[in-house]
Amino acid sequence: MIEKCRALWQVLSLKLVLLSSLSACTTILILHTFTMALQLDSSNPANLVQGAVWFSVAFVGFVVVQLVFQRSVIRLTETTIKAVRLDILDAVRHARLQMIEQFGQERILSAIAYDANTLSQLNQFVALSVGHLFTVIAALIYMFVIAPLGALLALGLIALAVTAYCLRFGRIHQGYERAREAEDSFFTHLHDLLMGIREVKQNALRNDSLYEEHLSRDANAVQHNKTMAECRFAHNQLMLMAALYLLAAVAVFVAPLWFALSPQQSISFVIITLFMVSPFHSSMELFRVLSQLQVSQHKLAEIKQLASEAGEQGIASSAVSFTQQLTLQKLMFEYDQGFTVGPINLEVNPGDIVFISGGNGSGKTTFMRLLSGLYAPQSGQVWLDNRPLEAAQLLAYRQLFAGISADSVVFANRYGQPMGEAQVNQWLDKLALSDKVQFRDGRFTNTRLSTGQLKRLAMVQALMEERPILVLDEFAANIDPQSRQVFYRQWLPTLKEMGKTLFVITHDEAYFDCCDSHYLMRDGQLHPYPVQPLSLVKSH
Ligand SMILES: Nc1ncnc2c1ncn2[C@@H]1O[C@H](COP(=O)(O)OP(=O)(O)OP(=O)(O)O)[C@@H](O)[C@H]1O
Repeated sequence: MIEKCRALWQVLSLKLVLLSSLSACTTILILHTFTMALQLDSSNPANLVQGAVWFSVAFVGFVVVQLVFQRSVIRLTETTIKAVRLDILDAVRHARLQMIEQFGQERILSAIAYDANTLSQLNQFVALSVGHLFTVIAALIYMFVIAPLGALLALGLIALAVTAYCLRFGRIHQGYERAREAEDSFFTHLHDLLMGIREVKQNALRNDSLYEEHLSRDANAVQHNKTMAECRFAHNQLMLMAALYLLAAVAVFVAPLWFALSPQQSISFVIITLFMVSPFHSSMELFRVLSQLQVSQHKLAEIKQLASEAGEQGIASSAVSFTQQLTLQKLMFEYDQGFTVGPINLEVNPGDIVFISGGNGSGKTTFMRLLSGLYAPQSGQVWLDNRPLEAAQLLAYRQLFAGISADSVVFANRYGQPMGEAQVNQWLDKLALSDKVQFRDGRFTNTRLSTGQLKRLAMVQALMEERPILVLDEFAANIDPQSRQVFYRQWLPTLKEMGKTLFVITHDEAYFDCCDSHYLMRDGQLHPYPVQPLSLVKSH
């Protein structure tokens, strides 16, 4: 219950609570004008005028308060969804790469697509239900004034019904929790379907298994658990409404036998009781809504924690310079699963071309991520121009690098990259892409290209970043022999002439002569590799 109150407090504002109470007061005032009018002598016009004036005041107050209340609720709903989405995305962009890899894209997607929506819609319900709860409380107080004995009876019955409600509620909450877990699993398989759509379409067995054994199973689990929870909830609601109707029946059919209520009291009591049915029904929605809120808040809290525990400190614009030397000293990184890269010792000068070779799984990509600051080292030291790099400078250090890997994404949008439009188009021309794609209004006009063309476009994108160091992870794989030769014999020397420092993962023995230094990665350790000086590189 404490958890539920906390969840409630997180989504309600003082303004909404005040508006809910005001709304309840105006509603009760309207009720009061009716019950009073029924008890006064209706043949006296003065009574009717007085009653009508009170009703008008209460009615105008009700309409004004409702208008403000509804607007506030709508604003709260829309503000919440925006804030929750942006909060998640901000947490994700600041979390460490390794944490995001472990957490999984699909869980992030389900939080944005499901929990943020749920939370915002439920906020609206919570605000409305709290408004109705206030109305019920005000009606009960009013009932105590009009017919204290009947009010006591009503309170007893309501207490009984609410207790029974709470006792059954554990199962309902469990249903929502299970449905949410199934939703996570559904998003995992949806992610597989969308990311691997070619592999899925290619293979009928995989296609059927993914759909029938996983996606359908998850969808069924969501449906089953939600239906179960909603049905139990609907039974509870029915129980409550039945209790209130029984109460009215007692007032009409039983109380007169005991002379417990006068006829006027009976009429007022029945009016108030029937009036309470709808707000009471709606206020009990709070239980259901809070239960779902808790489940979604819990999921969102996991993502927020991801960022707070593993959030990156530092300012991207803080100054780090690489004009003389980049030195890695005993740099180490280890995955939780146990693979270790390092200790790495390396010295590189601006304009160097460094080749890295090595077998599959030897740690080349991991090393490149460590080198370019995407992974934070667990120990060791990076030196830039003979100055030690501090942990808070990691983000700024990362801005020295631009990278291309096998799974690089080429964005159509420039997303803040500084290079001017004319220069980007010159690069497209130099890389023989200008007949396929141009750069206009901050966007590439086309990104639907062949694998080799996309690689060249990825190179343009990396150059647009205007970074001093380029990290190329098997760039020359999947490109034709002629383009490969152009890459090694023309592009690399050109980039070197431009002052770029290049780290290139390569298996192309025919071009092993195109570098200043060459290393072999084996079991996470970097070893020198025999290498020829760049002066011997033939130019074509
Ligand atoms: N995100 C990760 N989490 C945990 N372990 C990982 C992760 N990425 C890679 N590894 C492990 O680290 C080891 C080195 O992988 P890495 O990708 O660095 O090798 P590689 O030399 O680039 O291989 P390849 O030539 O096949 O691309 C592998 O054993 C792999 O299982």
